[in-house]
Amino acid sequence: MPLKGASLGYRYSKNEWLFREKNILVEPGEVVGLFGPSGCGKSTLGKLLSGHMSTQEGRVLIGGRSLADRTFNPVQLVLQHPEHAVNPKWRMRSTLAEAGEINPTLLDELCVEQEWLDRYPHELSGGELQRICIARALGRDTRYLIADEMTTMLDAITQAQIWQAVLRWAQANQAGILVISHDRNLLEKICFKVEEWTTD
Ligand SMILES: Nc1ncnc2c1ncn2[C@@H]1O[C@H](COP(=O)(O)OP(=O)(O)OP(=O)(O)O)[C@@H](O)[C@H]1O
Repeated sequence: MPLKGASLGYRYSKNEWLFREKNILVEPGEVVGLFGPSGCGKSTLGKLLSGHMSTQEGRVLIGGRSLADRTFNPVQLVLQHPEHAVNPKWRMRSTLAEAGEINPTLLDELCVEQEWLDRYPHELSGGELQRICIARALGRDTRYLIADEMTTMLDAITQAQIWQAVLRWAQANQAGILVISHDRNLLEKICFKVEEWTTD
């Protein structure tokens, strides 16, 4: 069941079209990079593919069916700033529970300490919070991850640790990943192929 963005077009209010006729394909188990100049629309595309924003032109399909036809969202989006993605009034255990049952091995591989789960978001570092957001995104029903500058704010060791765990999860579950990043080294290291965003 590939994730397909077909002939996508998007414009913010009455602005010019940011892009039109944009196509993207991620196959199960595939890691695809997306590289392009700042402001070209990569994050917007990520939000369309994950159903965080509605399409204006074109369609997002998984195995030929639209995201809206499903009871769960199999395409999870993780952004750069985890503090915007969690409820500040919830302890991490409740945040994590949003994804249903989480595989304890995954938490171990992401180096999430049990003690963090009793804390509130402001009691964790950005990197610790991001690991929990990633664990939440990799729930049982997730088929695709859109990683939009997901590890940009982290040090090199943490970044490597996280990607190792995420790539292992993807391989074990035959899940696909779209990696949006300005870090060409990272993309070349982890992706099967890198799509260059071209403004036609
Ligand atoms: N909510 C919004 N309202 C109006 N314009 C927006 C909105 N969100 C983004 N934009 C504009 O749309 C364009 C594309 O933004 P987007 O975040 O998708 O680009 P990007 O390629 O991910 O950029 P970067 O690499 O800098 O993160 C930018 O010019 C941005 O200013």
